[in-house]
Amino acid sequence: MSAIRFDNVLLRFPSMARAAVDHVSCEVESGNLVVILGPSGCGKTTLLKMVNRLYEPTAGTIYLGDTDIRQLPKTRLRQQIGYVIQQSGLFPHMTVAQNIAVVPRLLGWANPRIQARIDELLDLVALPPGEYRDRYPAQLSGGQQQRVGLARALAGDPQVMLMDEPFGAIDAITRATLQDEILRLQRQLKKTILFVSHDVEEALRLGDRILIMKAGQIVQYDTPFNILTKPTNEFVHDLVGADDMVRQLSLLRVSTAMTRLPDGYALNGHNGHPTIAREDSLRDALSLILRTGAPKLTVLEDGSPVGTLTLEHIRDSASVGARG
Ligand SMILES: Nc1ncnc2c1ncn2[C@@H]1O[C@H](COP(=O)(O)OP(=O)(O)OP(=O)(O)O)[C@@H](O)[C@H]1O
Repeated sequence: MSAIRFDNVLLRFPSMARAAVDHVSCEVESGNLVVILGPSGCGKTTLLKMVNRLYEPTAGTIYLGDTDIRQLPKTRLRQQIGYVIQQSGLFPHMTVAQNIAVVPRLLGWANPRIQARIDELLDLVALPPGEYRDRYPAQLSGGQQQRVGLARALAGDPQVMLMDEPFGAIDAITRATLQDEILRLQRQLKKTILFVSHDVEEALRLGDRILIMKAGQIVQYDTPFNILTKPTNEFVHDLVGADDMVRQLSLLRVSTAMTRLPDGYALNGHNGHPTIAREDSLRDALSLILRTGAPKLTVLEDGSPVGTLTLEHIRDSASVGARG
């Protein structure tokens, strides 16, 4: 079932000649992380801000589950949606703990529950509570501030998260670490996430699906695998650099190309095949196959076999998108 649905959504700012978001229709499945990708000014942030009603569409309807979001009071809607923005948006005069407690307090939770939640969330985002609880935002690095911003957005346990270039102002190394954390958290929490980015590699790495926009419209909405291997037009092809095979392999996760094992299917001792994690890249998989000479890899998720991967899988994914 879809968690968020855009039905013919249009937003025209009075000062603009064209619509900022132009007849967008799409569905985001529950538990999926969808990256909204596209050049500056294409309408990514505007689309996101309509979901928590920071902007109202000029026409069209947005549904959260089955509910038209206009039927929900804004405060209640926003309590159901976590929101993370680029500069963390933490309240500077509040400690880390107080920042995280904002939504639970609004929800009227009892104090012991709030305190336990703060510790739980700080552990979740890998900031030991003993060390970080009582610090002020100015006493944190940019990456740590984003982690607290994420913890704060998760505090009321919303099913939907909106993330607007959350790692945009973070250096490349910390950014990669935070991306890993998001993938880990997402495996654990299975939220529905809309994630704005203008970074192609981030989108390919994080997205279950990628929604590519240009001038307010959707150009392609598909899995990273299909975006790279079957770009709908030149714009998408050039945006994602679909010609570069080695790059493709290093950006695509094993899970995008593997054959899934049927549910409940037990592999006996991995059948002797070398193993690889589903989050690893196809490039890692290729080097493992070449190094070991194995015909097949067993793909693991949290230590359990979930799929198999062969050279053919990798060859298919690398060759479809390349032209000439
Ligand atoms: N409050 C506003 N009033 C008028 N025009 C706006 C407003 N907000 C955004 N726009 C315009 O709408 C268009 C889409 O803006 P938006 O911020 O959604 O783009 P974006 O894809 O998120 O860009 P970026 O990657 O640069 O953040 C732009 O042309 C922008 O100038």
